[in-house]
Amino acid sequence: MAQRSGSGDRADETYDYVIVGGGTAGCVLADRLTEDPDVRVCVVEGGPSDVGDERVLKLRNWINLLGGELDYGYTTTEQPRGNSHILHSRARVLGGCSSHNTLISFLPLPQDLDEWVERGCEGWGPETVLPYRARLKNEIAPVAEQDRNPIARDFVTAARRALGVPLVEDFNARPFAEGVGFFSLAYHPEGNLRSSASVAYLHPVMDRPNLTLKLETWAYRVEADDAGALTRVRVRGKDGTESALRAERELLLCAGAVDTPRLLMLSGIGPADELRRLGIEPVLDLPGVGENLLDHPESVIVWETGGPLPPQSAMDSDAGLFLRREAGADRPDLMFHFYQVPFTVNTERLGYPAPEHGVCMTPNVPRARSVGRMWLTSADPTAHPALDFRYFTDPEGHDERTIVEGLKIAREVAAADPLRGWLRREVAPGPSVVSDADLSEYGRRAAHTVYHPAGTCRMGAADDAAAVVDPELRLRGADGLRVVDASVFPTMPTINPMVTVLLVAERAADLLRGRAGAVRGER
Ligand SMILES: Cc1cc2nc3c(=O)[nH]c(=O)nc-3n(C[C@H](O)[C@H](O)[C@H](O)COP(=O)(O)OP(=O)(O)OC[C@H]3O[C@@H](n4cnc5c(N)ncnc54)[C@H](O)[C@@H]3O)c2cc1C
Repeated sequence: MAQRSGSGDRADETYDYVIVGGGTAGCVLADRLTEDPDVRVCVVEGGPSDVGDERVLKLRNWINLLGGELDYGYTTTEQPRGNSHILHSRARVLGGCSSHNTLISFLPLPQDLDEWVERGCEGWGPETVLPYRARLKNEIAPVAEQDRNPIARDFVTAARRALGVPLVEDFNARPFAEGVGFFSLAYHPEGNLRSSASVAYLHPVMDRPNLTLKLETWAYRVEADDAGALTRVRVRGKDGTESALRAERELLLCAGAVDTPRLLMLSGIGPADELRRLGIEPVLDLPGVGENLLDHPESVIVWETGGPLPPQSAMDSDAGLFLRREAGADRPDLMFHFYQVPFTVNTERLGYPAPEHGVCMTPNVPRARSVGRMWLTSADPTAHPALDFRYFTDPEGHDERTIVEGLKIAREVAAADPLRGWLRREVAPGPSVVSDADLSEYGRRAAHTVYHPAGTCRMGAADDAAAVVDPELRLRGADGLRVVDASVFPTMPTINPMVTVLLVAERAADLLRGRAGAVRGER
């Protein structure tokens, strides 16, 4: 379906839309835009297909993908107040991180979206965004009964008893300020199969003649077309062949919160002085590119269990807890995942033993106040960018305090029946670590990510010079290019962000098609 343009734009392959990144957002756009048979779409995806790949499609295998051949494996810069050894996994496969992740699926809380509007993102309020849930093609439901491990059920009961929080049967039924229960997941319990963005959106439509998928193809530079619009992209195929693709309508960057700003900066779009210092000729001075690096930091507390645990599981971290420490607050400010396996990658490095059988809780900062940034280390497109999350550096100490209080609250839950009966001993940090200072030191050194980087091409009002895209997701100061992925988040939603990315992509598809808003009940 592609055409070769014979004009001044050299022999580019042309499409109506070129999507860079066949990940979470990219799969949604590819499906929605090719619903119109007259619209030609090309998806450039750095990784291979997930079709038939059991390693990817089996949800419970997620942990074995970390650090493997389907992981770009980014690292962080030195984190003086945190953990400098975190591996920031980012998926290199069709479906992107929705093919790699644990598929915990939360709608954003209305207040999270109100905050986006307060930050100048007109049109992104809850009344506009949340109705798009009816459009989502992923199968999303609370963890199936047959996958509920008895120890996770007992964690839920113990948290209710110890903390007086309500049981939540379905976290997506209504907004919540606190509660404990099994998560909702995007999966098919029979067979433990993913309902990722690629499975739900792309697999059913891969044979559309107006859809071209270029797999294992890497986009390394965005360029202007003859009219000056940023609609060309240079790509390198698996065999090293280089070519240029051009979008006759728009180029859509969906490469994720690390790779979208990276590609922009490699193309001369970003903080001009910094780019110049690396020998990259600035094309557009956008100081906000790579700023506002957000994440959900968390720590971990590990217990050894009396023996092996029963086998029931969807993906080994199936239940969780939300708390508001501030009385009357309308959103949680502390979250926990309960792992029914010992997640000891960070504690082992600190010298703690790894129990053969164990569980852990991971106190998590839902709206961290420490904000980081990322930048290029070289003009070489293969060099990894520097990611500086600046973990635990907020001047009020909010993030650090959340972890300290979280570790104490985790112990309260562990001491409550019926969870208590399963646990033999606390392995990390161990019962002797009790003072706030010691808990902080341990909690920050053992801290981890839940792999939620966002915000690095943040959306903002048209007159917000630090914003990268406007509320229609168009790159500031240029024509022809939009960003649609987690990098446009102005602030981090309280909850795990994948569904928010899907909703952003659904709304972006409507913006591109000139439609006003979601139709309730439509799929
Ligand atoms: C291990 C892990 C667990 C997680 N667990 C959860 C969870 O349970 N729930 C939740 O809500 N969130 C979770 N997340 C986060 C969530 O998955 C992401 O926030 C979300 O999927 C990001 O979507 P995206 O579209 O922004 O980027 P991605 O889904 O990462 O898509 C980017 C795509 O672009 C491709 N790409 C990048 N650069 C280029 C290039 N230059 N050329 C061509 N292709 C390129 C990549 O290969 C990738 O396919 C997790 C993430 C990870 C890694």
